[in-house]
Amino acid sequence: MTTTEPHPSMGLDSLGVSTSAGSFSTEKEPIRSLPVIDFAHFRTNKELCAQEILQASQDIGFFYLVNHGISQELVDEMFGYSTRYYTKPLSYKTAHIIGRENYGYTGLQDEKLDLAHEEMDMKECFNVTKRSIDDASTKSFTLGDPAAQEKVGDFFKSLHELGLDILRCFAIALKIPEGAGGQSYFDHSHKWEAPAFTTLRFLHYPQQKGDPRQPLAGSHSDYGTITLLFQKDIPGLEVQASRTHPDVPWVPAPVIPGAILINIADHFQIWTNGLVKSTKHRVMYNPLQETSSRYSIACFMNANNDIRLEPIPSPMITQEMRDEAVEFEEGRNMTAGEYMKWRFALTYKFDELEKTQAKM
Ligand SMILES: O=C(O)CCC(=O)C(=O)O
Ligand SMILES: [Fe+2]
Repeated sequence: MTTTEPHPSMGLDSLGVSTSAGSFSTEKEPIRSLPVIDFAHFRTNKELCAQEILQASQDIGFFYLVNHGISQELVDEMFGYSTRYYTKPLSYKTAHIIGRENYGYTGLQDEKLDLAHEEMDMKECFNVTKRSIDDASTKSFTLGDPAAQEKVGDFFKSLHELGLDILRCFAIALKIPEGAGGQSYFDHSHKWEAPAFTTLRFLHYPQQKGDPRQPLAGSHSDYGTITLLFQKDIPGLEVQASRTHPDVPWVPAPVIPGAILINIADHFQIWTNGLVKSTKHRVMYNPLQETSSRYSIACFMNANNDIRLEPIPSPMITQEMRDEAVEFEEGRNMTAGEYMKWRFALTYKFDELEKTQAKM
């Protein structure tokens, strides 16, 4: 495992972030950069790869993955579809506006990721879910090109497969007993065929004049199991190294060409009584956006809707940890699907979106 400083093409000034020293722990050095993990080890030394992934997830909950097997050509094609789609007028995009099932389009200022923040997010998004891959909304995203629509589906499935391999690493490192499924433990709770809010999201932060101190996507944790994120050209993503000390410095998550940024999300944090961290992150305005759009693609991997948020059977996850992690108790009574619906309802103004849809 190595760690990365921000990519040389982007100065810290242009990121608009503070890198001043500060620590969220008195015992540990402050984290100033995110680890990079070589996933080629998954084939040659699974145990090592699993340990690296767990360590990064315990420390900061974010890591870059290189040699992950997703072809760059395919990723570039996906960004190409996204760029093409976002040139369309608003009336084209709002024909498939997002609903409670979480697929379709959300416009600028439709979503607020940071509930404590006054402003709405300055991004627009298009979501594809497992059940919407073949439908009219995804057809509109690919501008009616059937080959492109199929490719989006294939890309989504290959990210799900990669996500399962990453979860197999967690199962190994967390020493899930053979009797409970061993390294395949998470396969059962993350079945491609099962109903779940697993989502492929194409994000666009349009060219705009902004303030480097203002987020374009507010501070939030992701809701599901893990997120796989592709960034392109323009930096801005930042990660907060501690969930318990809100005043620690933000760590930049620069664009590393060819790497996928992985992060732990809420369900996983709850299943492990907080052993792995669902870390807050945000996207800040970058001056490069005065002349260019920022694009990113996120795959939110979620558990099957009926999976409960109870601790997983690992000897490393103890009752004592559960007793300390009282803030997760609210989630414990929910299934993964219920938790997602609860978080979506807080994030979107569904009533207003439904009124817009009704007027169409
Ligand atoms: O656009 C990005 O780089 C990150 C977006 C994000 O964190 C999210 O949609 O949950
Ligand atoms: Fe996020």
